[in-house]
Amino acid sequence: MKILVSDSLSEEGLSILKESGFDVVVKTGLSEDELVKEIKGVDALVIRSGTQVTARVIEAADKLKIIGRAGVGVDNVDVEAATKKGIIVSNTPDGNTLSAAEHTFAMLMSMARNIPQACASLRADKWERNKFMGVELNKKVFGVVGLGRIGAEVAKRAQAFGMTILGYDPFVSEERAKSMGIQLTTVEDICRRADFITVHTPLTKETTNLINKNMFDVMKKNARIINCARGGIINEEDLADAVESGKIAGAAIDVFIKEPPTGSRLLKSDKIIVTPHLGASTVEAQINVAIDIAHEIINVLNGEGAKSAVNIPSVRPEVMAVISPYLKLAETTGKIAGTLIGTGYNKIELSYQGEIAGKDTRTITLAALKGVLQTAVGAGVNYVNAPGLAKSRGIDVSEKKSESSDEYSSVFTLTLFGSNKSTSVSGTVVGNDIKIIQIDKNRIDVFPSAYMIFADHINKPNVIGPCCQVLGQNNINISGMQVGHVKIGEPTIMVISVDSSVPEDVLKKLTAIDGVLSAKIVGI
Ligand SMILES: NC(=O)C1=CN([C@@H]2O[C@H](COP(=O)(O)OP(=O)(O)OC[C@H]3O[C@@H](n4cnc5c(N)ncnc54)[C@H](O)[C@@H]3O)[C@@H](O)[C@H]2O)C=CC1
Ligand SMILES: O=C(O)C(=O)COP(=O)(O)O
Repeated sequence: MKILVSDSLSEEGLSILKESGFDVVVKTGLSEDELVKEIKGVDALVIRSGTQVTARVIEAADKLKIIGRAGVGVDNVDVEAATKKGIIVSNTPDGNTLSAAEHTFAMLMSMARNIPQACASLRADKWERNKFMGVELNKKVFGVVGLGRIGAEVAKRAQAFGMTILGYDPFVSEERAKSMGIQLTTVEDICRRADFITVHTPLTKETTNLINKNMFDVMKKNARIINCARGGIINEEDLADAVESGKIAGAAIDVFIKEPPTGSRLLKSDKIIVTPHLGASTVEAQINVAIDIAHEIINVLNGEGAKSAVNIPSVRPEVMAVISPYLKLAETTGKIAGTLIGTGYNKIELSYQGEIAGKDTRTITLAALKGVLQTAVGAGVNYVNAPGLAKSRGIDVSEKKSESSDEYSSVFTLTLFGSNKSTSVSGTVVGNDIKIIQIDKNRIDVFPSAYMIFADHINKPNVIGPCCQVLGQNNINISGMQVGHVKIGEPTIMVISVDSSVPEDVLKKLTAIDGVLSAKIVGI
């Protein structure tokens, strides 16, 4: 398999990739057109912020399974297009947190004490001590917008400098903010009250232009603002206007809408200090993110789960150990139900009963959707694109949970509903094995095998024998058989485990047997 690394990556990560035995190609500085060509035949793409993975690139990808971002922000990846195509997008959420927080702090202090400007002045043989009068951080109000990993580390450091912290993050509770010593408020209130403001959100629709003219209009004259998150969170033109007109005192900017920001007004003001996207550029952070992404890529290419995907739920290893057999169960029940009902269903209902109801079932739900949809769409369905495929087909997905279960400690039931039909398959986990325990009203007891024939039939003499005969005549070995328990003359289901797939003409011969109503093959 082939891995393309299209931005610079630490040797520590590269060597892990190379040692894995995959074919590793490093090509940096590719244009979109060049990447569109290069992406053909690539199984994994490793990037930083320099590569734009556009919808065109994703469309051109024919084998791509994972886009690995050695860093945090994935705003340079069309995640929606990747998700639709079933491509995992993973990042390395922790590796550069401290470096980005430290760089923010370096920018804060450099700006407060005019260090870059004073350095340039002295180098130009000037001695301008009065020109570079600074301000202290002590007792100042610091507004932190975005209280995730980096925002929290920045706030912690600012507290040590005697600053009062105001924070805004719609996903952080009052309680959590309080435990961090941060007073939660609105962005506007931060802009009104803060002496220093810093943003640490991802760039999203909601955060684009979060700090704009209206916000600059309410800021103090001595306010100073930092962006070490993403270009575009602070509107660049409004910022340039605010600084140039003296509405605010200064800015420190590490990231730009267009990088490099050739010709940007932000590079022209003496009151704005700038760095070329250096937040994560430390030896330590680059080693961390390169190693993290290398392991993620290798795991995914080896068919193991993604640990830090941004487009599928991430599950902690200890939780994965518990739910792992349920993934197999959910996918298998999905395949069986999808095969039995065929087409014409518009609702998938998943029922978790017993202990499993108390676990993180998000990935189990994805496995179930994958199983059902594979029977309709084919092998291209995976955890990443299954929810989108269900939605685009108008299939409603619902879940029921109940922590009580009568017979088994946990039971998983998948039901497909059409306008005038439904099919329901239940199963459980025994040790690490999965067992199908019910199909519609028929109680059975089947440990799934690689191939299973599901035959609806009437419970009467001379049905099972002829079925075995047809299979034997066609050289298909039977490894097990189960029949639903009903009264003679009533319809039920027969599950025949076989060692190989069963061709369509053999299924037709089975269906032709008197008493057999249908015969379908499910491959697990
Ligand atoms: N300059 C650089 O080299 C680096 C920049 N970054 C940037 O910093 C960003 C933050 O990184 P982390 O703290 O690691 O991510 P994180 O995911 O831990 O934190 C982001 C926080 O933003 C919050 N948030 C989301 N939408 C928001 C909104 N509308 N308003 C306010 N808060 C909102 C989230 O709730 C979360 O708490 C990244 O997305 C990346 O763009 C990250 C690393 C290095
Ligand atoms: O991790 C992030 O989000 C960053 O912005 C770091 O970018 P980089 O990997 O240095 O191009």
